[in-house]
This record gives sequence, structure tokens and C-alpha cells, in this order.
Amino acid sequence: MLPKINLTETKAYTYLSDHFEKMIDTDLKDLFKSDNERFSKFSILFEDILVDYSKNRVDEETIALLIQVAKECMLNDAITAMFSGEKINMTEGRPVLHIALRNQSNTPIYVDGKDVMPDVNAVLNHMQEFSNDVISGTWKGYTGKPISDVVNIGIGGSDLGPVMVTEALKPYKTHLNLHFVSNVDGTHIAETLKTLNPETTLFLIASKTFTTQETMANAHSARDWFLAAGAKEADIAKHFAALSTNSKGVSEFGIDTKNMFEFWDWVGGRYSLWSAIGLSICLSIGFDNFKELLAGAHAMDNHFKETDLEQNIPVILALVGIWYNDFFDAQTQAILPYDQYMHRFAAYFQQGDMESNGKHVDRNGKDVDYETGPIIWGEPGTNGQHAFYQLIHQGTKLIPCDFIAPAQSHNPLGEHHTLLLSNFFAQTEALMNGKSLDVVVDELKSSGKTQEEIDQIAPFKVFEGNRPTNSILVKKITPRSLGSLIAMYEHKIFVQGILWNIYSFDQWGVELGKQLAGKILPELRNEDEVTSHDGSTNGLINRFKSWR
Ligand SMILES: O=P(O)(O)OC[C@H]1O[C@@](O)(CO)[C@@H](O)[C@@H]1O
Repeated sequence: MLPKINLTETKAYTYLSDHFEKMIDTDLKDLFKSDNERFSKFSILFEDILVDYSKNRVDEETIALLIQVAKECMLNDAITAMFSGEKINMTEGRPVLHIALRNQSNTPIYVDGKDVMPDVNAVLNHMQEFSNDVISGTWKGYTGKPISDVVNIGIGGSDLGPVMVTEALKPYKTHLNLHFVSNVDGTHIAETLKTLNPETTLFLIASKTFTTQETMANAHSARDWFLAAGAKEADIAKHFAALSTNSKGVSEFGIDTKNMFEFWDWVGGRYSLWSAIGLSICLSIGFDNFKELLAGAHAMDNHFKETDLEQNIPVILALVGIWYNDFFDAQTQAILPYDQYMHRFAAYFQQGDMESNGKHVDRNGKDVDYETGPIIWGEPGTNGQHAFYQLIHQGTKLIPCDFIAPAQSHNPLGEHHTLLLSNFFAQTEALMNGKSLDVVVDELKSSGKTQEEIDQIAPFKVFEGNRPTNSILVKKITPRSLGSLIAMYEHKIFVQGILWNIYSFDQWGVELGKQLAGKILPELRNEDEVTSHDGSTNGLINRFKSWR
């Protein structure tokens, strides 16, 4: 069982609170001035990934106290519990074993007395065979043509991971064109189908439960479109595959379970890209690159499982995040990849982090009295600089930022990458050092401004600085390094959930909206006036009916 103690109940938390009173007035610039070794002390190199957390408002005592909090929360026991297949997802009675999906060491991992690795490897072999056949053209459509386009129909964890990875690893793509349909808004499937030829299109229906309303609606529309084009029911087997834990639902839909790639209830949706849900990734970048992605994650898993907390990257990132979330009252965490291919990376972790740790009831069933999961957001650099960096630099909110960048570009065009990286380095430096009033005044003076003009404009040009960032420098975004980065954040989320004493692997919060939509749906299928809700909902529904 997971320990049931939260960070505020630890002895170290009291010392940390006292320590915070000192650190809140400590300036990052002074921390660097007083320690020439700060960068090497507060950075960790993992394979080709350098994590520099030195531009955080911490000193060695801060880190030591945070580590002590983690130890009192029995973090190591919790890590062992997850990796050994204990049912730590208590409210659903399930283990949490996305690490098994990439367990290339093949050490046995037992669920209910059975080693899961043979099944994991069997599905991987099926994925390899299938993707090789489709990519090579061996797999033919109903008119004998090879597949040219693949449409992944899924939502949430059955969409965001495949989208993020296929975009981030576009330099590795095969000849297949990948399309992703997720929204139940008819526009999504309609716009996608417009571009496709049913003879050469393969549909992957990706749904852990095979009951999700959006996915089932889109899947049926895709099926209708396919049959309307002249294909027969028997041809469905050549153009539809299912990625799911629900074989009954798959066969009821009319997909041959021979074309089903199964995964298991111990794989959370938002942790499922390593499973059969990753079939679209295999088709997009080839199975060998998919295996490299798994290998990178597995390497980070081993780092997380085996490394002392003090040098453990996911642990350090988690603790620094808690420092801002629970002491500095920072409400959000920005993820800013300076890599255009990684433009969906922050969006992926909106589900990964917020669906895991957006909880207010602790593992004892009691309301928490401290902050839990942050709001995750972000856009690629340098675009964010022209959108929201004003607030990060000069707003009233403290926004911890993770800056991520590759040292090598897949597109070494002219000096674009040098320009990009100059911004990557400059932004964290500017956020830390700011610009003082004296410097502003000197600059205005040398630009010839009068004293009156200086007095008027100077305050608006001051940058407080002391705004914390992590810098994650990756030699190159490859399948392996991306796998490690994703696993790094997954384990960071796990660590924070343990210290917040919450269950990070269920998602009851998504149920109520679905339930109420189910009640409203039949009311929209007629023209009667609706009076069964509150005044606003009734008013909106009736206006909708009058306008449609
Ligand atoms: O894969 P499926 O079962 O269709 O679920 C899709 C998504 O829906 C949820 O909101 C759960 O209902 C996410 O957790 C999940 O990734």
C-alpha cells in the first residue's frame, strides 16, 4: 500500500517553512555571486540530457530539506510499490505499470501472480508485424492498393500522446500520412475525411474503454463513410484496427479481434502511448524508432528507480515544483520547448499532470488543506516570447518555467538554430537577473532622454528578475531522448502525487460532465421547450433550439 502521509505532516516541513521565510527574500543573483560552483552543484547530466536547476530560488539547505520531506513521505517505498505492480491506483483497484510497457530488461513484473511481460511482448510483436506490413505495402486495402494514410481516432490519452510524439519525431517519419481525429465536433472528422481515399486509408480506433462518446461517434462516422464509398462490410477488416482493453466492445463494433491490439487496465489512458495506443507512432516513425522511444523511457525508469534522491532528476524537478506550488503559491507551471516539432509537448502534459494531480481529496479520503496539482501550460519558443512572456517577466504572478532545447537541430538551416538558442539562453538569464532601475536610467540617459522623460518612463522598464526556471538542454531530440524526457515528467508527476498524498492514477473528475451530457442529449433530440435545469442552462438550450 502507498504511505498515507502528506508533506505538511512531516517534521522537515516545519523546518522548510522556517527556511522559506529566509529564502523568499533571497535573490538568485546573490546565490550565484556567493557560489562559483552553483551551476555544477545544481545540474544533473543524464545520457544526452542536461538538467540545469541552478536558476531556482533554492540553496543546498532547501534541497536537503525537500529531500527530507520526501523521505518522511516514504517516497522510496512508493517507488518500489509502483515498480513491483502493487495496486497503488486504489480507487480503481489497479496497479500502475506503464513502466512495464517499456521494460526492455524483461525483468518479470507480476500482476495477480502472473508475469505481464509475455503479454506485453506479444502485443509489441503484433505491432511490429502489422506496422512493417502496412509501411512496406504488404498490407493491401480492399481494392488491392497499399495504405497511404492512417487515421487515429481517439481522444485524451488515446490521442494526445500519439500526436505529440509523431509531431516531435517528424524527422523520422515514414511515407505514411498520419491524421488524428479526436473532437466529437463533426468538423474534425469531416475535414479529415475530405482529404482521404477510402481505398488507401487505415483507421485506428484508439480507446482504452471502447465506450468514449467522442471516439465511438467518430468511429461510426468513419465506418459509414468507408461503406458509403462502395466498400463491403467484409472490407472493414482491411481498413479498421482497434487499440483497446475491451475486446467485447471491439467485436460489437465490427472490427475483427485479429486486428485488435490489446492493452490492460493497469495502463492509465494518459500513460498509454507506450502501449498499443502507440501503434500510430509505429506507423509514423517505424517500429525500430518506436522501440528506441521505449528504450529512452526505460533508461529514465532505471534512473528513477535506482538513483539517490539527491541526484534523481524526476525527484528534483518534483520537489522544486512543490517548493513553488506550496510555498511561493505559484499556481501554474510553464513548459516551453524551444523546438517547433515539440509544439504539442505542453498540451500532452496538461492531461498527464492535471488529470493526475488535479485532486483535492487525499489518500485518507479527507479534503487537503494545501495546494496540489499546478496548471500546466506552454507554447514553443520563440513564439511564446511574442505572446505571453510580458506577464512572465513583469506580471504579478510567479510562473516557474521549464525551458527545453536541443543543441542540434534536425534542420540546420543558416543560423536559425543559433538564433533560437540565443533566445533560449537569454530568456532564463533575463528572468533571473532582470534589469534594475539604475541600469534602466543609465540606458535612457545614454539614449538622450531628458530627466523628465526618464522619470516618466523608467519604472515601466524595470525587470524585477528573480524569476525561477529550469533549463533542460538535450543534445538532439531523438526517439530515445524524447522517451527519456516523457518518462522524466511522468515520474515527476508521480513524486508530487506521493508528497501531496493523493491518488494520481484515477480521474473521477471527468465523469460528472459526461453524465450530465448524457441527460441533456435526449432533450436536444426534439423541439420541446426545456425546463428541467437551472435558469441559465434552460435558457441556453432553448435559445440553441430556436437558432439551429
Ligand atoms: O481511451 P478512452 O477509454 O477512450 O479514454 C479517453 C480519455 O478519456 C478520459 O477522459 C477518461 O474518460 C481520459 O482519461 C482518457 O485518456
